[in-house]
Amino acid sequence: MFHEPVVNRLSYVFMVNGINITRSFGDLQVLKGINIDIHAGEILSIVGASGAGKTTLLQILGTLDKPTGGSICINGIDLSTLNDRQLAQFRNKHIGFVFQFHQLLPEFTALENVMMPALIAGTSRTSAMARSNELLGFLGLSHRTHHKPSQLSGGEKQRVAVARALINDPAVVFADEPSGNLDSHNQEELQVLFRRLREDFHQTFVIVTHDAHLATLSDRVVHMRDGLIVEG
Ligand SMILES: Nc1ncnc2c1ncn2[C@@H]1O[C@H](COP(=O)(O)OP(=O)(O)OP(=O)(O)O)[C@@H](O)[C@H]1O
Repeated sequence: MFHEPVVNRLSYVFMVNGINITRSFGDLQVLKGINIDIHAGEILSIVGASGAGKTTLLQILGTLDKPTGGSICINGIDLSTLNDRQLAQFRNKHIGFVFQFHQLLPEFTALENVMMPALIAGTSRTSAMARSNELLGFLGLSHRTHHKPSQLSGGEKQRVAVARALINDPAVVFADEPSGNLDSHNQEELQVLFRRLREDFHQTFVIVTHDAHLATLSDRVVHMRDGLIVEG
């Protein structure tokens, strides 16, 4: 089981706390010293021109990539103190992801896709199924639980991906262009959904988006340019 080794008390004020994050790929410095604090229950959007470093930052904050320099605390845990196995456990338990392309497993039903991270975290099958059904119901998908991704619409698939991201009650959900592949009706639904989840469950979201409307519905918008936060 994952034991939380180092707790940074100061960072409890923030759900996510990044200090002077840098990331280079060879000679290319993509992140040039990012300082970012994200509060519990906040919906934060990250916007900026293509190539500004938004996805790179999201991947690093989400523990999918490691920074070249700087430090990150999530939910009071300093990520640099975790080895790879602990990091993977931490990610599964405390972080949810929603991507532009939902990345559901095609051979499993909606219900099974949502249950998966809970089963990996060691939750019993009965509890995982109960919670998955509850979430799918909350997202208006009770009638689609036994469908496979290929039998679902784009908006439904994305809502299943949101349910999967929420199954372990994560500290924070990172979403990379979550509405990028949806039509305007489903984009609107997703925006409403994020706000409901924030209001009903105090869920924290960090969203990279080109969708100006989604950004304006956030509590805060952070603008990136050329590897730096220039506003927000
Ligand atoms: N693995 C990598 N190796 C080399 N360069 C990379 C790698 N990942 C990203 N980059 C470069 O880092 C820069 C920032 O990329 P990133 O995907 O973070 O930008 P972005 O702001 O999310 O852009 P977009 O809005 O187009 O998705 C780009 O110049 C990109 O080519």
